This record gives sequence, C-alpha cells and structure tokens, in this order.
Amino acid sequence: MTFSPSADRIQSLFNRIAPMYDRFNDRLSAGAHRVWKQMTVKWSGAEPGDTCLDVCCGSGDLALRLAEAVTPNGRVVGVDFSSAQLAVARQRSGCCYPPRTIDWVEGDALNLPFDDCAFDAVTMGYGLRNLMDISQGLQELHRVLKPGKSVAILDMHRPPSAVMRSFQQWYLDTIVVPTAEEFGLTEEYAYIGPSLDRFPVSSEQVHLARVAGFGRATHYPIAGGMMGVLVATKDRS
Ligand SMILES: C/C(=C\Cc1cc(O)c2ccccc2c1O)CCC[C@H](C)CCC[C@H](C)CCCC(C)C
Ligand SMILES: C[S@@+](CC[C@H](N)C(=O)[O-])C[C@H]1O[C@@H](n2cnc3c(N)ncnc32)[C@H](O)[C@@H]1O
Repeated sequence: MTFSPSADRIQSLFNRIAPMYDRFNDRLSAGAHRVWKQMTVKWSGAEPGDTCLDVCCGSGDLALRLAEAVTPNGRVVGVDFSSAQLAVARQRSGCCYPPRTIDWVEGDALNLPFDDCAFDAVTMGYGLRNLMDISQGLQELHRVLKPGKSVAILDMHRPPSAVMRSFQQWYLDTIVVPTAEEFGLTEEYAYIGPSLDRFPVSSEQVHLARVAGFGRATHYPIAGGMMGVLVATKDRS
C-alpha cells in the first residue's frame, strides 16, 4: 500500500515509530548518523554561550549534541510536533550527565512558536523532507535566526551518481524495509524511498533557501551524496 503523506499522517507515523526510532537509526546506518549529526552541529556555527534551536528534534539526538556545543551557559530549544518523540527526548535529557539545558517544545515547524531573530544557530536533522511545505519551513527558519547566523539542515539525498543511487535504493529495499518489517513497521520505513524521490536535490535546495531570504546557501554532500547538509546564512542587514 502506498503511503500518501499529510501532516496528520506524518505526525502519527513518527508517534508510532518513537519507541524503536533511535535503535533503528544506529542499526541501519551502522552508527554513522551520529557523525553526520556532529558535522551538522559544527556547520551551524553554534558556540559556547549561544541560544540555539533544533527544529524537528524528534527523540532529541541532534539537540543533545547541540547542547554540548553551547556549554557552558548556552541554551537549546528542541521543537517537534510528535508528542511520543518528545517524551523520549525528555527522558534522554533527564538522564544526561552533566545535565543539559534543553527546553522541549511541542510545535509546528511551519509556524514556529518563537520570536523573530531569536537564535544564534539553528539545526534540523531529517525534518525538511517530511514537511508539507518546504519553502514555508525555510522561511520560518530564516525568520527565527539572528542576522549573520546560520542554519544547518541534514537530510537524506538522491545522489547524482547512478551507481550510488542504485546502491541507496538497494539498501532501502533490501536492508531498511525488511528490518522494519520484523517490527511491524513496513509502511513507515517504506515511506522513506518515495519521500526521497520528491525531495529537492542539492541545487534545488540552494535555490529554495535563497528564495526564502537567505543571503548565502551551500549544500554539502556526505556519504557519497546519499546524505547532505544544507548550510544557509541570513544576511547581516
Ligand atoms: C538517522 C537517519 C534517518 C532518520 C529517518 C528519517 C526519516 O525521514 C524517516 C521516515 C520514516 C521512518 C524513519 C525515518 C528515519 O529513521 C539516517 C539513517 C537511517 C536510515 C534508515 C538508513 C539509510 C541508509 C542510507 C540510504 C545508506 C547508508 C549506508 C550506511 C552508511 C551503511
Ligand atoms: C526523521 S525524524 C528526525 C528526528 C531528529 N531530528 C533526528 O535527527 O533523529 C523527523 C521529525 O520531524 C518531525 N516533524 C515532521 N514534520 C513536522 C512539523 N511540521 N512540525 C514539527 N515537527 C515535524 C517528526 O515528528 C519527527 O520527529
């Protein structure tokens, strides 16, 4: 059965997979997602003492890394519309030592509950592809950033190389979906392939970021182009 996305269906998909989400990411990426998230934090330009935002924070993996980068005296807010993912995030940050200052907020990436120019750096991990309106999402990221500051957006990407594209599709069909099937999550993980087909490629992402108002935007391919980080900077004036 084909999964036709709507905001409600995406929200319930991420609620359903919340208990397995972190274990699956570790297993299906052989731990590599941790390195990709660390690169995203670095490229966001977050520094000690900064006030930062992680949009579509899910179970909090990227927000926890961001919190490490702003220590000491920094502050991180994680926002997501899945209450089940946020419950995992709250539990994880409660167990952290030393403790991390993170506020977990239930909210919509397309209508962020924050003032204009509120954050020194913003990150997003595997969120943009799931938004119903990517341009609106980018405009919201631009709005909440302080002038001169950057957002770093990590997501999967269809590689330009035919060989890498075939490998990526083979991996999704042969490893990812059958693994999810064992846990009754076939439909949820089968959604990744079609969502990637619809997702703008690197040059289109850069164009959308410029149209959303960012003065500079670069897309950095990682994992042979199967992943990428879009780094976009808001002009100073
Ligand atoms: C952390 C990762 C993905 C998060 C993620 C994003 C989504 O949009 C989903 C949608 C629906 C269900 C789940 C997710 C979801 O977990 C990235 C790693 C996990 C991927 C499932 C694995 C993808 C692997 C690459 C195609 C190939 C990587 C090869 C590897 C280096 C061995
Ligand atoms: C693939 S998960 C990524 C979670 C986390 N950033 C990570 O890297 O592990 C995507 C997250 O985006 C959230 N999401 C999707 N659309 C959203 C929206 N419009 N507003 C807020 N959160 C959204 C989902 O609830 C989900 O937790």
